Amino acid sequence: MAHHSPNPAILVSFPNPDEIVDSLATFIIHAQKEAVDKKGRFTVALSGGSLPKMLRGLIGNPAVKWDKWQVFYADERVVPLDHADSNHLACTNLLFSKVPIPTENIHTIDVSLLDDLEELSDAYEKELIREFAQKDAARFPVFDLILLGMGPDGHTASLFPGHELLAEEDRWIAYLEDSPKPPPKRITFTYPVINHAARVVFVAAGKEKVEMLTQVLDNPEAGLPASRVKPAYPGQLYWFVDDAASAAVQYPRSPFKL
Ligand SMILES: O=C1O[C@H](COP(=O)(O)O)[C@@H](O)[C@H](O)[C@H]1O
Repeated sequence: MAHHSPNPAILVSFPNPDEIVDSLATFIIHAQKEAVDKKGRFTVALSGGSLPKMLRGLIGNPAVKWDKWQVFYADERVVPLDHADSNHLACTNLLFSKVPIPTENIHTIDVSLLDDLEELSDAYEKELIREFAQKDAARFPVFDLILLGMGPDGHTASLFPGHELLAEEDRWIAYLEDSPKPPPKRITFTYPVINHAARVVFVAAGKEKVEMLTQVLDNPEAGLPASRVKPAYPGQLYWFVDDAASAAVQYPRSPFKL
């Protein structure tokens, strides 16, 4: 069997965050159309932090088929769903409360299990298995799209520099109780899940990201968590950033295209 190395990342730098928002919406709708035409559903994973507000270009857009979306969280903080730290709350406030998505299409953590991280992460893994395993019969789920952010320390989802979870090869969902960024208790997609997706998009904007973005793209050998995102062929990784974040980056930029 021919062995393909991962496709190189495509870096697109936009003049400002509003232009990221518009192109990201166009990109997501294109990915949705391709997935829905092929299999009648669109599986997408979202992040918290600065990502949810970058999805505002989807609001009011008639091309979005919300009833076809199956939404998971690439990571989630182990807190009640109405807690200020919840990634689901951020996505709800900034997106889901403003669009007609059926609530059963949004896969949240089971809040009856907040006191038992192992059970909670197993239950979330089962939630993914229900969506993917029978239909795709694959070892790992193949998300149509995973949207990620990059923290100022180079973390992504809840995969932090130097953490033992960076080496996880088996589980789909892992938990941690020692996140260096509060809150400490979280669950996260593992690399095998992220790196089996059809498309992964990092979204990063602002001059606060410039050093870390330069490090992650120009010095991937350092092995920061965001540099370890390398979707297996034929998957494709994209970076949608603004010129403030990419100001010092040497990695070649590409024009935005679908
Ligand atoms: O803690 C988290 O941080 C990352 C990055 O956040 P950002 O505000 O720097 O974009 C985020 O992607 C992740 O979902 C979240 O739990």
